Amino acid sequence: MAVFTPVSLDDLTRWIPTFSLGKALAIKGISSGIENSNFFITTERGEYVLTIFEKLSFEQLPFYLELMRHLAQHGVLVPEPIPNQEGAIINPLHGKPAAIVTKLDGEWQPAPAPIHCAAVGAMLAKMHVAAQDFPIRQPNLRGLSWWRETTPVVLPYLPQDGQALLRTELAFQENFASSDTYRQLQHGPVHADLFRNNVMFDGDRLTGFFDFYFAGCDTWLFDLAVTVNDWCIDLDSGVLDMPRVRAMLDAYHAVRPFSAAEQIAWQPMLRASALRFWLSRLYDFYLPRAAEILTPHDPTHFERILRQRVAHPAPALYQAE
Ligand SMILES: Nc1ncnc2c1ncn2[C@@H]1O[C@H](COP(=O)(O)OP(=O)(O)OP(=O)(O)O)[C@@H](O)[C@H]1O
Ligand SMILES: N[C@@H](CCO)C(=O)O
Repeated sequence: MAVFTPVSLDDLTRWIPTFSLGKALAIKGISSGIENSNFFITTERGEYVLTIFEKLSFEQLPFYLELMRHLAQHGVLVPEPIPNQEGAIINPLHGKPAAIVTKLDGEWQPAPAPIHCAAVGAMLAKMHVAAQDFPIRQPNLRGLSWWRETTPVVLPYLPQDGQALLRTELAFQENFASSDTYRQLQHGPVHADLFRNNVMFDGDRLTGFFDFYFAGCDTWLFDLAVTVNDWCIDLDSGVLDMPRVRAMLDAYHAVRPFSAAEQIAWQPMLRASALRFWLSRLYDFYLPRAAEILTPHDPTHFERILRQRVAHPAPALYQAE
């Protein structure tokens, strides 16, 4: 149950003539999303994904959809928004903003091997470089300001040792964010939620990144840390798996070489990305929005990862010559 706004084949048949996609042939709701209503649609031109945005407004959406268009046009594998005959990629359907994007082949990879991590690392670096000249700017809405707002809201739900960890880590991150090292980090539009379930593979071939609706401007290293903390770990313990870490970092570095400042910032950034998802999961777990979070993700998973990253030095981003 995750289609909040139903769309019938008749609805689609009436709407689709504004696009150059031929006649509508089929529509099927996708059950896995929790933020939007998603459908696989088939038209005379092929298969696409239709999304009705349940929360994001017409004003907020251009950042995400224009970013996807920009990336697709620069050879980054992402769903490409399909414009209607007037060139608009965001169009109303049942009174809500909606978009049609290309469908990526394949499935997400629940048990990635180094070969998958290398493909993700290389495409992530390509994406960061390609997004550099994207003209619309929006901050990461789940960045430091949001961590500051959310920490006091979730603290009362934690036992003493959890409270101590959260307070200490927030103070550490505030301090790090005001350092010279942090100021030297390259930044720009990033995905910020590139978990295993947001990348499609057809066998071992990466076919695309999707679900850009947490994207925003942040450091490239933060984006990489989010990705490593999901793709390159043992899910039970949170411990980094070195063959996967090396595969992802080396592939990223080969496309966009890391800087010396990034080397220094790597451990704080792995901690920052663990903190970000610990906080959002705590928030969704203890303060669920009515009927929206069907099965909240386990916050202790990211508490474990944070403790791991604090206790162990990060593996080198690259070997200095
Ligand atoms: N362009 C696409 N190509 C192929 N499949 C897609 C595409 N976009 C979405 N999907 C499918 O739809 C599902 C839900 O999409 P998505 O994750 O974007 O939704 P969501 O509502 O943002 O959900 P959540 O926040 O839970 O990740 C995906 O798991 C995937 O199977
Ligand atoms: N990737 C997030 C969910 C939001 O997309 C998490 O696992 O907490």
